Order: sequence, then C-alpha cells, then structure tokens
Amino acid sequence: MHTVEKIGGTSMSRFSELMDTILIGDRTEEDLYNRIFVVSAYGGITNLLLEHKKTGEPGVYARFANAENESAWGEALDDVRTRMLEINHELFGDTAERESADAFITQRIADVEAIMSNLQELCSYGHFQLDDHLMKVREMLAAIGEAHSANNSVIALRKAGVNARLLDLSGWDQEEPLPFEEMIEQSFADVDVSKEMPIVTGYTHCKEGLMKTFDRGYSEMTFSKIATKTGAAEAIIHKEFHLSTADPGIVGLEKVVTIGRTNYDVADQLSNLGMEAIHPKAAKGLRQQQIELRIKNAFEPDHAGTVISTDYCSETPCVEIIAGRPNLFALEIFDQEMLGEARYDIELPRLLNELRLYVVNRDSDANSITYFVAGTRKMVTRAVRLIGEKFASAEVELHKVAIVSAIGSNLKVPGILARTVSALADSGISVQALHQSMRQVEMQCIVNQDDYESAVRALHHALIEQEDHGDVICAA
Ligand SMILES: Nc1ncnc2c1ncn2[C@@H]1O[C@H](COP(=O)(O)OP(=O)(O)O)[C@@H](O)[C@H]1O
Ligand SMILES: N[C@@H](CC(=O)OP(=O)(O)O)C(=O)O
Repeated sequence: MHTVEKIGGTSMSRFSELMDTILIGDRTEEDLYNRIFVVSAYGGITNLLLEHKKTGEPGVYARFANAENESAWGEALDDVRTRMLEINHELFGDTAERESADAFITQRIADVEAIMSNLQELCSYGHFQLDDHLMKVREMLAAIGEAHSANNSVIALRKAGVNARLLDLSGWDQEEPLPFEEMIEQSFADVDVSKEMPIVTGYTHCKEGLMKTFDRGYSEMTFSKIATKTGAAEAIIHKEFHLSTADPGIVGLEKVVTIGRTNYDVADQLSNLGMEAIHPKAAKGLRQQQIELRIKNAFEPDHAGTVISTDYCSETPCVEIIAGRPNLFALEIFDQEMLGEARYDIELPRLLNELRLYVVNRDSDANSITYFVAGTRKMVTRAVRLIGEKFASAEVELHKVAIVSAIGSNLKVPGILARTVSALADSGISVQALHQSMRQVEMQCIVNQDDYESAVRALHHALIEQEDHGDVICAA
C-alpha cells in the first residue's frame, strides 16, 4: 500500500530541509518508496505568474489579460525567470545539475513567451478575440510553476541516489488534452511505486481545464484525484506549520496549540478565509472513498499532525481556531428603493462574480446590503461604478476591513459571543459587524484592516489560551 503526499509551496521553498525530513531523512531503501509526491510551485511563484492570491496584485497573467502593452507582461515574465533561476542557484550552486535545471525552465518560459507574443499579435486583428484564449494562457503560465519545482526535486533526489521519476502532468508537448481521470490513469500506467518515487506536478493539463474548474489551490485537486485513482492508504498534506489554533506567524509559535483532529466542515470555513487546510472540492473524493486525510508539519515528520474526517465533532464545546482574512473591501450599498426588492440580491452577486471578486460574507438590513469581498482595488472600484450605473438611487461606500473568525466543530459554548466581543472591546478594537449563523461552527467579527493582527491575538488569548489545551487539542 502506498501514500499520496502533497507538499505546499511554502514548504517547497525550504527544499533542502525537506530532503532531511519527509523526502529522505534516515529512511532505508524500502521505506523510501511506496510514496507518491505531488508538489506545488515554490512559495510566491504562482503569485508572480498569475496574480497575488490574497492581495490580487497583478502578475504576468493579469497584466496580459488586462491588455496592457507587451512590455508590462514581458517584464513581469522576466522577473519570474530571474526568480526561478535564483532558486536553482540556491538549490544547486554552480553544478551540472544547475545547468540542467536552468535549461529546462528557460525553455519552458521561452515557449510560453513565444505563444503569448504570437497571440497578442494575432488578436490585434479584429477577427481574433483575446478573451477566447485567456484561460489557456492562464493554464500554461500556472503549469510552469509546478514543472519547475517538480523537475528540480527530481534532479536533487536522483543526485542523492533516490530513484525519483518526474511525472509531468502539465501536458507540455501533448497534442490532445485527455479527461482529468484518464490523464492521471495514463500517467501512472507504467509506474512501479514500490521501486520508483514519482514526483508529480501539482498542475494537471486536462480537457475540463483544472484552472477553469477549481482555480487556485489546484494542486490539491491533482493530489486528491491521484489518491482516489491509485487507491492510496492515506492522503497527506505537508505544510510549513502544524495546523494550529491560529497563524503562528501572528500569535507566536509558543502560544499556538496544534489541532489533532477536526472535520471537513471546519476545513471549509478555513478555505473561505483563504487558509486552505484542504481545497473543499479536493476533500470530496477523499471523503467518498474513505481515504483518511492528514495534515502534517513538513519539518516535524514524527508528529502525527491533524486528521480531518467527516464525522469528527469535539466532545466538549470549544473554539478550535482563530482564523481570519485581512485586506478585504466592505462594499456597502444603501438604497431606499431596496426594501422588498429581490433584484438587488440577485443582480449584485452576479455583478461581483463577473468581476471575479470573491464574496467572503455579506450582511444586510432593511435598505442596505454590505458585501465583504476580496479582490484588487481596481476591480472593486469598477464594481462601485457599475453598481451606480445599474441602481441609480443607490449610494455605494467602500471601507478597508478584515474578518477575524472563531471556528470550532462544536462551538456551543454558553456566552461565547459575549466573550468574543468583550475581548475585542478590552483591546480597544472596534467591531464593525458581527456574524454568527445558526449552525454555530463559526463566529465572524469585521474589524478595521489596521486592527487585524491585534484582533487575532486578542481572540486567541481570550478564547484559546485560557483553556489550557496542552500541546495538542485532541491528539490524532
Ligand atoms: N491556523 C493556522 N495553522 C497553521 N498555519 C497557518 C494558520 N493560519 C495561517 N497559517 C499560515 O499559513 C501559511 C501556509 O499557507 P498556505 O497557503 O496554506 O501554504 P502552502 O503553501 O503550504 O499551501 C503558513 O505560513 C502560516 O503562517
Ligand atoms: N501554486 C498554486 C497551487 C497550489 O495549490 O499551491 P499551494 O499548495 O502552495 O497552496 C497556487 O498558488 O494556487
């Protein structure tokens, strides 16, 4: 039996440490194999290739799609090339391995560059529309991030004597795309996992278009499909930290507690806030085939990590995680014509969706609706203008806000809402809006952007640090 293991981008950026922990360490010949690794692009690379996942800052793709002049996206692509070659240098120094790594990625970038230039030229003629081809460009760009990290990993592992094999699912030289499942089946047809260590690109080129269907976080779709298709004994996601009661980067590693068990419901709430414990759609296949999912700290391989299952529910009610999402826009639409009019509720989300603005949450009263959205200022400003055009009597206001959220598989703690609000008030943080739904898995407080980190610390202190959970909440 084998496992399928995904390595996230933040962890891939510490590759030499991974060689000593999860990839090789002190494993004997036998323990090395029966593991399939799916790798993400190094941290920050996909942001440069497409757009920043959290802030929306444009990368190569966004500049190309916004039809700025050629030099705008060309320069951005040059930056990616420089960064990728720097990474190769850090990994391989001045060796033959580096030459091979450089040649591989330089060729890929040159190919994409040529295609994009030709496309831009072609679309200067009115008969050809750039919009018709954008998704293909997005996919090609994304795919080079994962091809880079996977190819480098194979070079490093082979040098260390491991029989690693590159499974490039990015479909570079493929003529016809195959359906997603077939692509995976075909790629694994002649792989002997007991003697080879497959290093698989997180991007899969397929008929459905992985990017079109799942967008960012797509490497988890590749990961879960491989786990279900190959009948893995366990699916493991390796991350930079243990899944913890809050972001260790904000609260401090010494204060956070590792989560031993949680469920997919909690994982969905985390995804919505941009902290992807697991892509919600990736979880589905694993759940259906009852493959256990484990999230582990890539740098503490002996720790059991977090097991995510469908039916786990904490025996005692408690807050398990303080998560949050900074850099959101509150788009407040006030209109006295709104009362009793369903069309606002139908048309506003459609408009935001068309502009690719992600709605994290919304609230409303008799004559106003506020959407809390993630996206670039440019797109949000465009939304304000379009809403004004569509609803002439509406007044639209923008605020920069953050969401801080307390989440738990069983949150029915008496007085929890009052404790949450007073923890924020005691820290001098003003609560702009508050959400709790009847299911009681999550409580969200909207605060000013500047208060984000102090709000996370205040809630962690009040709702988690006081509970004395020890090192792990419910060890797996
Ligand atoms: N509750 C949490 N537990 C662990 N890490 C968290 C948590 N919340 C936020 N983080 C942050 O998430 C980062 C990893 O982000 P993510 O995009 O999921 O990584 P990856 O590149 O591994 O997919 C970590 O660097 C950490 O600072
Ligand atoms: N690198 C891609 C795919 C991915 O899933 O990355 P990560 O595993 O680092 O979240 C992205 O940022 O969307």
